[in-house]
Amino acid sequence: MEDDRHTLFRQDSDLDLSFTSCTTTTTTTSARSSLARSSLCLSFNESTVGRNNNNSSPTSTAVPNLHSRPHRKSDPNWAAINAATNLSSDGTLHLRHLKLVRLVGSGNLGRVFLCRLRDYEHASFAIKVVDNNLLTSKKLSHVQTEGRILSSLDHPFLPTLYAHLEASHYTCFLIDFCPNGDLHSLLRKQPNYRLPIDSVRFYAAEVLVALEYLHSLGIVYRDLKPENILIRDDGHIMLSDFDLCFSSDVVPKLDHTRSRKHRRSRRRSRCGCYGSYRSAAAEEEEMVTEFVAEPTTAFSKSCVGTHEYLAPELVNGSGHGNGVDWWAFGVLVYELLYGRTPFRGGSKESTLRNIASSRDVAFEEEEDEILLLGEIAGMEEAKDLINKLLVKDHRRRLGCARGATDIKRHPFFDGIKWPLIRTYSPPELRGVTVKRSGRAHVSHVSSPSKRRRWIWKGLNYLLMKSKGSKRNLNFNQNYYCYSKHVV
Ligand SMILES: Nc1ncnc2c1ncn2[C@@H]1O[C@H](COP(=O)(O)OP(=O)(O)OP(=O)(O)O)[C@@H](O)[C@H]1O
Repeated sequence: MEDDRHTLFRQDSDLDLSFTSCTTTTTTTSARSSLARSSLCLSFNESTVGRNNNNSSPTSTAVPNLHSRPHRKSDPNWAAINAATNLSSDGTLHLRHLKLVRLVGSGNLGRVFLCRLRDYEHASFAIKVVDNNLLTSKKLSHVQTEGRILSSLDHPFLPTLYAHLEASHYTCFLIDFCPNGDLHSLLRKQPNYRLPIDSVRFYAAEVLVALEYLHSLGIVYRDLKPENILIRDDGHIMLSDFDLCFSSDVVPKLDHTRSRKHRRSRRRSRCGCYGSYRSAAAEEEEMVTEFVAEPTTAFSKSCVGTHEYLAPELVNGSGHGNGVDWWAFGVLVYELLYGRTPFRGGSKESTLRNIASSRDVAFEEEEDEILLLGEIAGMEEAKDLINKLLVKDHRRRLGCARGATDIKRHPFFDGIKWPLIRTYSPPELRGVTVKRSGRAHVSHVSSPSKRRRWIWKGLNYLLMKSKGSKRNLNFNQNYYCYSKHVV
């Protein structure tokens, strides 16, 4: 991007997408690093289509009225989009309303740019631009899948599709811009490519909630990896890249299960020479009713994903379902903790052999010591979680039967108040600049020893909220409404 001006699109009346690379920007996005692992998609008889697409009339597909939903009403991005479309002669958003600022990344399907609305500079967006003429029919179907999935999402840890534009042979998706880059680049900036365990817990919990939402819509993601986890300006995550997803039916149900509950009882016991009261933990069983919406009947035979993250059933080609995401979730937690994936071999083939073999996941004890330098709290729980997720037989894998509901209960996530997850303050890590919005944050998801502090902050927040504190009503409106409905 040496030149001042670049022209991306063929010039016609609606395609004025020239942009200046010297436009002021203080953001620090890094394009995907060259070490990023690309997704694979095995298919046969691919052919390139659409070289001479004559459909040059630009169209803007109205995205389902997300902005009219109560929790979107005061979203500044929607306000800017609404203002721009209200002024547009035909009431829709066009490419001419957008000003490209700079390229932020590129992938298999297209390129992603930071862009702004011409008359509303304060609102930043990312636009994913796909040149349909360069794609095979298989990849074009992935673009369609991505558009379809994006238009169905409405979740704080997933992108909002502000507009889907078709212009000439380009398909463009206008989504949220994430200035902190992706988790893979972030890992590369940390000592030994590893995150402290509290940060692992924070990102894993947010990814889990995003996957839970996708699965409840019947969507199996199939491409979980740090490269596809972007960091928003507020430090929270946004899962991206939905071209490899597949959809299936899901039947939500209320599950009644027995759960062991720890009860602290106070009983008199002889303790030392003072015969004082002592608390004793007692366990009792209780019936709990839980909402479960997991696409357990999802089934696909195509082999897609990223080598190091492929589940054994994907490698074997025997057909797979929802379980591939829970396997990949285990690989992700491992990679964030250890700086490498658990089955990685010297080549892609040996990685696949390791995954398909009966070899269990291995943890190197000496690495634990180097790893946490005293921050051992939570490490045993993390390993146990990984062991339960990286079970080669998907029928016995944690999450496969009841989805995130079971994973959220694992001791690694003990103490997390799931409905409040959006208020936890993100970890302060090298390479992340978090925009503080005056929002009430709960100290980030921490190990049991540090947990008391954020529980108090959470309580404080609830108390202030119930008193109708103005300060709280001013923070990110997306969250306020989100939590208001969930809590
Ligand atoms: N919303 C966003 N905000 C900031 N950067 C983004 C955004 N979306 C994508 N990027 C950057 O652009 C890169 C490519 O985007 P994306 O993965 O969506 O493209 P793709 O063509 O689908 O790639 P893939 O090869 O993974 O299928 C990402 O790695 C990321 O660095």
